[in-house]
Amino acid sequence: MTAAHPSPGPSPSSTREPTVDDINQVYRTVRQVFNQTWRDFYSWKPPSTLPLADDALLKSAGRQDELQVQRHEALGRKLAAAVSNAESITSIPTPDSLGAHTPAPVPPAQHRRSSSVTFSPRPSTPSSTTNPRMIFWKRPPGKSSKHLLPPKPARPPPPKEGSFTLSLPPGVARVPSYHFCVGGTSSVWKPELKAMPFMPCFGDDADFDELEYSKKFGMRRAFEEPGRDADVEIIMVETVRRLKRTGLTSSQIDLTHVLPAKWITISDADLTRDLPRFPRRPELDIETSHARRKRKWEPPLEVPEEDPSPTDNDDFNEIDCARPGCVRVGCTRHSGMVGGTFISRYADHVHRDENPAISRSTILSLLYGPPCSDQCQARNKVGDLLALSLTSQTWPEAERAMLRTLLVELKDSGCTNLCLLREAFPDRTCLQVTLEMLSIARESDAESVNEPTITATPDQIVRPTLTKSKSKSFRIPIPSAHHVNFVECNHHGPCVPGVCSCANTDWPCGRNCGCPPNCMRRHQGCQCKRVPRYSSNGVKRSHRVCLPDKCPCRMSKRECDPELCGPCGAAEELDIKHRGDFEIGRFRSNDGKWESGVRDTQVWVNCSNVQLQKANWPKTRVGISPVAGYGLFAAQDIGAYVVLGEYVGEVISHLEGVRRDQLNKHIGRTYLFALNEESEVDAGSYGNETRFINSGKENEVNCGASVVIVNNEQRLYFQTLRAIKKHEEIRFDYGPTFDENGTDKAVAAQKPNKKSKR
Ligand SMILES: C[S@@+](CC[C@H](N)C(=O)[O-])C[C@H]1O[C@@H](n2cnc3c(N)ncnc32)[C@H](O)[C@@H]1O
Repeated sequence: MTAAHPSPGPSPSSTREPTVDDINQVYRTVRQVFNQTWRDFYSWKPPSTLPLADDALLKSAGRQDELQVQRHEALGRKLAAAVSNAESITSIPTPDSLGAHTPAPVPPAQHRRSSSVTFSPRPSTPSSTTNPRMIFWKRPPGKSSKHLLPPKPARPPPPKEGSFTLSLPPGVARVPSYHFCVGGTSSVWKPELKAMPFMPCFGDDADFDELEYSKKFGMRRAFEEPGRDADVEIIMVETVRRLKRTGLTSSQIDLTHVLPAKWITISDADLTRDLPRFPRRPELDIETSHARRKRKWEPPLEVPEEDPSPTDNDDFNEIDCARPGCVRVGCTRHSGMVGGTFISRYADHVHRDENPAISRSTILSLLYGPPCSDQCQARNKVGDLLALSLTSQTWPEAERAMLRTLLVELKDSGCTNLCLLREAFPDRTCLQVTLEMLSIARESDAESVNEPTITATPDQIVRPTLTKSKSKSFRIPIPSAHHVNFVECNHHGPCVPGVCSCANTDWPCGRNCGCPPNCMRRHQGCQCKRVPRYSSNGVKRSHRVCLPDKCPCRMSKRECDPELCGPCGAAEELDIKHRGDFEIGRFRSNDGKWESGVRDTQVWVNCSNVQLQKANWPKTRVGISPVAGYGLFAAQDIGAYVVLGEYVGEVISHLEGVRRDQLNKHIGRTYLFALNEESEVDAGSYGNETRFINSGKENEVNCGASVVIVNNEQRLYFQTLRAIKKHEEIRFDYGPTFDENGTDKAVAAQKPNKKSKR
């Protein structure tokens, strides 16, 4: 990792005017150093990957393992001793008794983020508690513990009952916290208005249109996103440090416009103290390399919050709103009074909660009113309307123009009540107005109503068919798991292909779509029934509810919707009412003591098709992997076909994924996961522990990945393919396109496993 040594720029003390050559020379220097620093940054790898990255280092791998094991055993003994010492102290000293200026104990942290965590003995901790911060890893196969471990010193005496014990199995290694990845429990939608946020590698890519890029970002060669990005800042600070060594001044550097605009703030305002150091050259000797990276912990600096511009605010709301199915009041993306979305979702919900006796259909009729007349469009089926519109007589041009204007106004006001249109045409029926509207849409007046035209012929019209018995069992074919994104529809008139974004892509309308709640294309949920957990004679039943071959939701690879699938107990299983409550119960009136209540799940067998919404995963740990870098390990025995977790990250377009791949080549690792034909999930800077699952082939594979639809949104999840033992590394097949250099993204299995318990 050597820094470039370009020729220095013109001397700042020089009095002559800089020539064009001088300016070009400065530009070349800044650019060269910036690119070199960028490369240096990403050529760094965590020490654990060294044995795999370089054959010459393979020999030292055993010794590194040994050292790590020794360090952790020593740490374990130290902690155990500290705990037993703490136990012998009868009164715990208070800060006051220690003096006002006694600092709080600070642990020997490896990284500033974890530095603020203090370890304190917890006297009430039950025995045999393992340190939750400890992370385990599995030995490379074929190496016995005798081979790796140094002779063990005599074991300390068994701890007294009730004391805090650290059970450190052989081969324990603490993994440093993984920097620069924001933890998340759900995927976030990344706004891409400002795609290409940071592109210092422009020189590497011959196809890259540098001028076009620069124009887009105010002639800056590197653009930055709002907010602080540690990687970018570390690289900028190091670049400036290297450039200043060549004799360039700040203003000369800035004139080149090569660095992101923010560099001056970062570099001059001493925000650098907050940043982790620019990584040094990796050392063979793990001890010295660790020692070098140690630095004194200081509390982070206060960074003043910037006033967000209106655009940033919009972006924030987009990011904040992770789900298309969001139900947060005030969310600009979902709750907006657009197209009746708000009314359909909340009013229905509130009515049901407050007046359980009123049925859903009664509420809908209250909200949207009965058909306006005998000749109301609402009396017709969607398919019939479209068919009729193809043969209906065209209106005179003046009336058509007026209807067009009204359609635009109706759309802008967010109203979906088509019957209102009739008021403007007293001589027409509601049905005639709707048919003319469909005819206008078909005849490509897309500009005025801002909608695509209808291209379907009568033969192509999709007529959703209701089964004779109940409208609830009506199902619309759903896309395969690898289809396009779902876009909530919001348009005039019925949901038909050409007008409705859902109908265009075969998705059923969701409960947050702008169409009326009685839309025939709307997903209806299932009618499976939950069962009591115990039979009348007290014997435990072993039923499962919403089985793979019976539940319509499950058969269409959807999770049950607690608002739509009434009787299956999805809402009860998710315990929506009591979410966040520690325990159900009450204070007894006679003695005021807390009495635990009975949870619904103890009495009923509820829906088993809400796993991603429930997010109750088996225990796993991140650890150093013999495969590559870090990996994910089972922290308990896990059965076969158990859902392990959801792959979360930024949901980005395929094109943005291609761009990020360019950068991943420099890092040597990728966290991109194809979600469907249009989108990818990138866990590079936002994700959870599933991003550490390494690839495997054939026998190495013990889990698979699939896509499930939750509230009309595709989500990725992992499921075990066989039973997995504690400490075993979790691995799945990234697919044929993955090469071991890690420059291609993973793809979820095309076909869901038949035996799947989902
Ligand atoms: C999703 S990450 C997995 C976690 C990664 N090992 C880490 O330390 O962050 C995917 C990257 O891990 C590495 N990787 C995963 N499986 C691998 C394998 N079987 N062989 C070599 N590298 C692998 C590649 O660099 C790949 O781009």
